[in-house]
Amino acid sequence: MEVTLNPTADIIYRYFPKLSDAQRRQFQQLGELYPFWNAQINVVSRKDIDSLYLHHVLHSLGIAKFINFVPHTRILDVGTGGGFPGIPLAILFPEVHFQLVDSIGKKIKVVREVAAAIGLKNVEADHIRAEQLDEKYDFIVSRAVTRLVDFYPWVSNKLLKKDKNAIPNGILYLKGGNLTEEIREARLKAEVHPLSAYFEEAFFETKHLVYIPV
Ligand SMILES: C[S@@+](CC[C@H](N)C(=O)[O-])C[C@H]1O[C@@H](n2cnc3c(N)ncnc32)[C@H](O)[C@@H]1O
Repeated sequence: MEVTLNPTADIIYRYFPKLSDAQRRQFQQLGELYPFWNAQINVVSRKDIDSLYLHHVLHSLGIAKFINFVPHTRILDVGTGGGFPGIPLAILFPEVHFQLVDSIGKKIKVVREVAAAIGLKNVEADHIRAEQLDEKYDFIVSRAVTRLVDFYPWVSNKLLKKDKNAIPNGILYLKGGNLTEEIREARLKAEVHPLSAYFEEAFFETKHLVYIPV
């Protein structure tokens, strides 16, 4: 299946101009790999695949506009699907370790194939439910998995490091919908950051990053 991507990877370079040649190559490769794999295993809505760079890659990188992950930190991506936001973030932060998990095995197959094809050494992908994890992470990232009231108990106290001397740890959740209501319902102390502050495309007008510090 031939897919013409619009916009192209250039939109990533516009907002992240300091990428190395290797990183640019990796972002470029996503534009062939995702349409190829998505035709076999649905990880991105089929009608959305031609907006891969804007709706999925750049959206995932909204987290990187908000926070700069320090080398050697450990990040967990819960419900990564085909690798969002984990894969774009792993390209951007090659010295940070990313564990990407999903409860559907065939989606994890796509993540592994894409990570291997672009030579990502800092990504581990596991077919496991979030509730079954028992390691500790500096940050948990996630996009569009479920309501915060359901999501938060899977991850909060159990999976996040609590080191008072370290940089603040927490959850970084890319989410649409009525966030005020969701945050109230989950009884969370959360900050909501509009992604339109970082990106000028109309797509981001309704997109937010929820930061829940621990
Ligand atoms: C709407 S998709 C979003 C996928 C990806 N984060 C993205 O933005 O493209 C939600 C994903 O969460 C996964 N998921 C749902 N509940 C989960 C759980 N308890 N543990 C791990 N993954 C889960 C689903 O299998 C699905 O792939």
